[in-house]
Amino acid sequence: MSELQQSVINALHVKPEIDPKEEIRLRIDFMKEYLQKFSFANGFVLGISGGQDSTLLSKLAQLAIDELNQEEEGETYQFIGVELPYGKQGDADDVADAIEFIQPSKVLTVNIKEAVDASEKALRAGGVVISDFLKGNEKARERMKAQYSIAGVHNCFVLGTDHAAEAITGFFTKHGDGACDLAPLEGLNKRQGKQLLKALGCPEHLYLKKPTADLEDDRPALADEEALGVTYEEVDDYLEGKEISQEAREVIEGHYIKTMHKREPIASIYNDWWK
Ligand SMILES: Nc1ncnc2c1ncn2[C@@H]1O[C@H](COP(=O)(O)OP(=O)(O)OC[C@H]2O[C@@H]([n+]3cccc(C(=O)O)c3)[C@H](O)[C@@H]2O)[C@@H](O)[C@H]1O
Ligand SMILES: Nc1ncnc2c1ncn2[C@@H]1O[C@H](COP(=O)(O)OP(=O)(O)OP(=O)(O)O)[C@@H](O)[C@H]1O
Ligand SMILES: [Mg+2]
Repeated sequence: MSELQQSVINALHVKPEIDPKEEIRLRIDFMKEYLQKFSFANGFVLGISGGQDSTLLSKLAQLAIDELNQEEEGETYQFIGVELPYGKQGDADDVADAIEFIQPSKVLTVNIKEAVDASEKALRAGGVVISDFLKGNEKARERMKAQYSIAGVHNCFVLGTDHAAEAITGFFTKHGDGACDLAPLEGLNKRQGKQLLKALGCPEHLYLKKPTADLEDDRPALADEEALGVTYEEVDDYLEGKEISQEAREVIEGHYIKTMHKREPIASIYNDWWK
């Protein structure tokens, strides 16, 4: 293994093998402990997209909430799952199936289309025309805004689904889906996330479907693997310290280096990661 591969694995805390039950417990306990430490807060908020990551984290969050309510013999704590479609969502059936599996304390729906379109229009009026790609980032940031407003109203924390297979390529919108209060999935790669969902009894189609950011109007449900130019199998192997093709390694390491600014503290005169 190269020095870079080893340092990436260390930085992202990936284990070559996991015990799914142990990982589930570790992450539920983290969320419970955090809520108990900051006792003004009484729950979590997360967007439910119908994809693998939000299904996993929402389920873990709901289990944490259920345990806390049971232990304290009350109904103080809640998990708020949020449907955040842009107009009509292509995989709305998967969102419904995910909600059925998660059984959130509360489900809210905020359609982000009007806000995103208004933002695009206001920029245009100011002489700034954004591409469809940049509009995709606006969708991710609008979802972040909605989740923080909901968290503010309900005294909750915003969860983030960032995990090692996403962090390594920086495949998230800075201050969009990358913004959160807690990131309980850190350290897991994509196939380990699947293992956890399987252990939790999740319907297979929710974790076997192709991961997609689904942010672009012109390329709906574009597969992450197509956008990244590398497969999650390759990314996961790399993160587990395995040998992969030279071509895939170069793509992954290229993304990693280019997106360093998304994983490090904001550049200032008091840090030097950027030098
Ligand atoms: N070296 C540097 N130091 C400090 N800041 C730097 C920088 N390079 C760029 N930047 C800043 O970062 C900005 C670019 O970053 P950002 O705005 O995030 O945008 P960018 O990384 O260009 O795009 C986000 C990517 O993440 C994907 N994504 C987004 C959301 C969700 C998901 C998903 O899987 O669900 C995937 C999306 O499809 C797209 O490929 C630049 O405009 C600049 O402001
Ligand atoms: N349409 C949506 N409705 C609600 N939340 C969304 C939506 N799209 C994205 N999100 C939020 O943004 C996060 C990042 O999206 P991402 O695509 O990485 O994860 P995912 O959809 O849960 O899983 P997958 O990677 O398998 O597609 C999601 O976990 C979810 O919390
Ligand atoms: Mg998705």
